[in-house]
Amino acid sequence: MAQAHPSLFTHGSGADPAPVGSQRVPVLLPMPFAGPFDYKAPASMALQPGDIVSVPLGNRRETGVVWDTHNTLPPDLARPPSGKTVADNRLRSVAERLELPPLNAELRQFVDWVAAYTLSPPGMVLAMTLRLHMKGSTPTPATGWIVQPPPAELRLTPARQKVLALMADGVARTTTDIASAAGVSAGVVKGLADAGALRTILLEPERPFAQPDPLHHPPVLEGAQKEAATALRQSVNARCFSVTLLEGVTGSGKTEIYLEAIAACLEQGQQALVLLPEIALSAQWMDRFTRRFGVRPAVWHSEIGQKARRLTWLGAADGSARVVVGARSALFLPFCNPGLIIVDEEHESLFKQEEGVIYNARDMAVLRGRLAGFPVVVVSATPSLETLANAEAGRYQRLVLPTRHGGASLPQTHLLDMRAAPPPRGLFLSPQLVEDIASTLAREEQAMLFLNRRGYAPLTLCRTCGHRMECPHCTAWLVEHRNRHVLSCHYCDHTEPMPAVCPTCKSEDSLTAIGPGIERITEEARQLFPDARILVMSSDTLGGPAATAEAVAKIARREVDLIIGTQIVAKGWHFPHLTLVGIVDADLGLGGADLRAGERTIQLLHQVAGRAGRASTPGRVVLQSYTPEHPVMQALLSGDFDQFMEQEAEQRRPGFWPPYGRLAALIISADTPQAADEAAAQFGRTAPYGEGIQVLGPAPAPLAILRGRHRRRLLLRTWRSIAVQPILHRWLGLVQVSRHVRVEVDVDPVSFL
Ligand SMILES: Nc1ncnc2c1ncn2[C@@H]1O[C@H](COP(=O)(O)OP(=O)(O)OP(=O)(O)O)[C@@H](O)[C@H]1O
Ligand SMILES: [Zn+2]
Repeated sequence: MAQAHPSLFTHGSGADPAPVGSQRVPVLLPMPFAGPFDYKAPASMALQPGDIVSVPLGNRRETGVVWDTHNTLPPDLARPPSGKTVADNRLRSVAERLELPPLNAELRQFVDWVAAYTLSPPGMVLAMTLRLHMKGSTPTPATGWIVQPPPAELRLTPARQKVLALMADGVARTTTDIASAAGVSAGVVKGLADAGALRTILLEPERPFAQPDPLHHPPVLEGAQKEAATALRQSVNARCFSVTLLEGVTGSGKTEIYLEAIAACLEQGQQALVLLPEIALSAQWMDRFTRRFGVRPAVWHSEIGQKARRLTWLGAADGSARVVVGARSALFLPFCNPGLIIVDEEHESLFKQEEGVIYNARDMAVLRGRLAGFPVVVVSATPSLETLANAEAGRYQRLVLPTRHGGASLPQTHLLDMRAAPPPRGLFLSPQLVEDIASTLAREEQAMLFLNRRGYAPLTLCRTCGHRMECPHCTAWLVEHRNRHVLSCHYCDHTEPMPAVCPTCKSEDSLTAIGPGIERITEEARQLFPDARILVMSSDTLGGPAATAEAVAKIARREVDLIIGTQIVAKGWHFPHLTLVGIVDADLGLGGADLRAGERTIQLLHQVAGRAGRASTPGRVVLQSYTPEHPVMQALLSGDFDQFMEQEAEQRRPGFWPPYGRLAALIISADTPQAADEAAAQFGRTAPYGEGIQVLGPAPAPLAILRGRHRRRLLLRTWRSIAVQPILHRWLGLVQVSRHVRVEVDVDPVSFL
C-alpha cells in the first residue's frame, strides 16, 4: 500500500541513518496523496496502526495516522498498486506520537473503503476524520500521577507516607490535587516521582457529556408503533449488521420509535449516531431528545466551534459521548463502541456531499455498519427508490407505521388547476387558495405557503430588448433580492446592485421581474392579508440555528398566522395549530432531465404537506399546478406514494437506471471551453465498453459554466452486477489531462447539473 516519497518530501534535514531497532511504518496524511508514506520510528516508540503521529513532510510537520500494512479492501475496490518502496536509509523519522486516542481498525478500514468506493485519495477521507483540533496546536492534555511499586531503597518520610496512603486507591491525580488532599507541598510529590514511586499518566479528558437515561421518559406505544419499536430493539440487541427501513406517514411517530432503538443501544452500553440532513434546523428534535432522555445529545456539524468539535471528537473516541446527532460529516467520528446509526429523512439529497470527497452519507452509514457489525436504521415517510428496492430484495427489513399518532388524520389534498383558475395578472396566488387562507386565518388557525425559491424573482428581463440578467461566472440567471436591492447568483458568490437601466439597450424602467420567489409571495400576501402576522422562513431570513429556533418557538406560541418559506419549512416540524399548507408552484422541480425529478418532487411536497393538521384539527393541502395530470400531482392527490414509486421503478428498470443499474459521472472542468472540450473528447475516445457497460456523453453540463469553469459531463452506466470502480480506475488511467483540467468522479450521482 505504501508508496514512495516523491523527492520533494525527502529534502530538508535529509534522511537520518536508520538506527538499529527502528521500525518502518506507513503513515497516512490527511492530504490528497495516493496512499500512505513510509516513515521510520524508534522501536521504543512501539507504534501501532491507528496511532496519531506527527511527521516531517518537506520542511513542515504534519499530523497523520499510522496505517495498516495489509490491504483491507475487497478485490472490486482495490486500487492499482502505486509507487515503489523507499530504501530504509532514506526514510525520515516519525517526530512524535500524539497523546490522542488511536483510530481503531474498524474506522481505518472504513476510511479505506470510502476512499476506494468514491475513488478519492484515502488521505482526503482521513481528513474528514481528523478534522478537529489538528490544525494549529495540538492540545496538551492534563497529566497526573499514579502509584507504582516503589523501589526498595525508597526513603519514607511522614509526608511521603501520607501521599502514598492517598494514592493507594490507584486513582490518578494532579500534583495540585495530591498536595491539597494529602496536606503536603508540591515538592513532596515531585520527590516521590523522582524516586520512582509515582509515574505520570494522562488524565481522563474532560467529560462534558451528561449521560442520557434510557428510562427517563419512555413513551406509551401501541399497535404498529409498539411492533416497530420492538423490532428495532431486537435489531439493536442482536449486535450485528442489519439495515431496517422505518417508513411511516408524516406524524406517525417515526422519531419517537427510533428514539426507542437509541434507548436499547444505551441500555447495552453502546454509542448511537443520528444523522439529520440539516442539523441547524433541529431545535425541536433536540427538545424531543431531551424530553425522552433527560439530557441533550452531543452535537456535530461544521458550525459548532473548535472547542465543541474537539470535545465531541474525544467524547466519541472515549465513549463518553453516548449519543451524537450530526450532519453527514459526523459519520467520520472515531466512535469507540458504536451500536447504531439512524439516518433520518434518508431520501434527502443533502446527505450527498457534492464537493471534495463526493459521497452519500446514507450509503456510507450502511457501509460503516456492515464493516463494524452494527445495525443501521434509515427513516422516511417517502423512502428513496434505492432503499425501497433494497427492502423489496430482502436486503433491508421494512417496518411501516401506516397512520398518524393520536388519531390525527392525514391532510386532505386539493389540486388547483391553474389553467382553469389562474391568479390575477402579475400575481401568483389563485383566488381559491386566497380564500382558503382567509378562512383558515378567520378560524385563528395557522397557514403556510411553500415555494422552494429564495429571493424576489428568479429572472430579470428587459421588456425592450429581451436581455436576461445572467451571472458573469455561471450559466445561471441572477435572482433578484429586492430587500437588499441586489441581483445575486445562487451558484456562486456573485452579487451586483440592481441596475437602473438595461445593460444592453440602456432603456430605463424596462427591467422586469419574471416569476416569483418567496419575497414576492410575501409582498402579495401582505397586500391580501394586511392584518396577518407573517413570518418568512428561508436561509436569507433565518441567520442560523438560534434564529430558526426562535422562529419555531414563535409559531408554537401562536404569535404567527401565516408562514411563508422555502424548503426549510418542510423539515420535520411539528406545528399543532397549522392546518393549511399552500404549495405555490407544485410543478417547480419537474422540469429538466433529472432522473429523480419526479421522485424528489413528491418527496419534498409530501413532506411539506405533512406539516398540516398534525394535532386534533384536520389539515388541508392546496397544490397549485399547471400540469395537474402529471403522475406526481395525481399521486399527491391520491396519497398513494407506493404506487407512484412502483411506476418509477417500472420506468427505470428496462434502461438499467438506478437502483437497477449503476451510475458514475465524470465532471471535467477547465478555464476555457477548448480545454474542457479537449479533455472531455479524450475521455470520450477512451470510454469503456462491453456488455452491460455504456457511456453517455461527453456533453456540456447543464451548468455549463460554474464559477468561471467550463464543465463537461460523461455518465457511465452499468448493470447492477458490474462494479464501476475498476472500470473507472482503468479509464482514468488511460487519459493524461493537463494540470489546468480538473476531473471529478461522482459515484452514484444525485445531482446531474
Ligand atoms: N407514542 C407516542 N406517545 C406520545 N406522543 C407521541 C407518540 N408517538 C408520536 N407522538 C407525538 O406525535 C407527534 C408526531 O410524531 P413524530 O414527530 O415522531 O412523527 P414523525 O413520523 O417523525 O413525523 P414527520 O415524518 O412528519 O417528521 C410528535 O409530537 C410526537 O411527540
Ligand atoms: Zn454565478
